[in-house]
Amino acid sequence: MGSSPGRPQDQAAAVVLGRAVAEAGHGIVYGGAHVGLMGVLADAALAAGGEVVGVLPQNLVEREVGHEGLTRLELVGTMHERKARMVDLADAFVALPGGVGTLDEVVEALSWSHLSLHAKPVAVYDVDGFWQPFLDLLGGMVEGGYVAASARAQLRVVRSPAEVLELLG
Ligand SMILES: CC(C)=CCNc1ncnc2c1ncn2[C@@H]1O[C@H](COP(=O)(O)O)[C@@H](O)[C@H]1O
Repeated sequence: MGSSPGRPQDQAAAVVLGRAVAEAGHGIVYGGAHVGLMGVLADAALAAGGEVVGVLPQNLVEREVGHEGLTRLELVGTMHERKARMVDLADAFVALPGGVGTLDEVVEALSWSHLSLHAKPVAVYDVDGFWQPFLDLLGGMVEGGYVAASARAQLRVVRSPAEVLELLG
């Protein structure tokens, strides 16, 4: 999810999702910053009594974006280490709307799933059609023979907290 606040409807969705995940007793693993949509979701989960673990590279701590109210903040050396650690800690990956960093994270989670480097669910959380252009691109890749239909099917599209909780079984 974005390090920018994004659209009002995305912020509203992040609040509802963060609260619902916490109330269902699940923890959240995320990038560890207090800024943007990621901070909105972390705050909502914490306010509902949830466990929220952040994974943040040292250089971002120095730029004072670290969230100081988390259950745990893990510091790592690089962005690569951060993503690998988040993959280790998480049981499922859910991408809310965001920018290039968010796109990078969801594509890596999907690509690693295709390579059987993990077998955890990967989903985009579609708020008001935000992810449709990405889904269209993937559709074109399947039509072009670059992505197997079975691999495309590993990306789920969810639109509600209930669907996120279903991913977690
Ligand atoms: C000073 C400074 C660089 C500000 C804050 N910027 C950030 N702080 C924390 N995580 C970030 C930041 N920018 C990108 N990310 C990482 O990339 C993702 C979001 O990037 P984006 O906003 O979608 O592209 C987040 O999940 C996070 O893992």
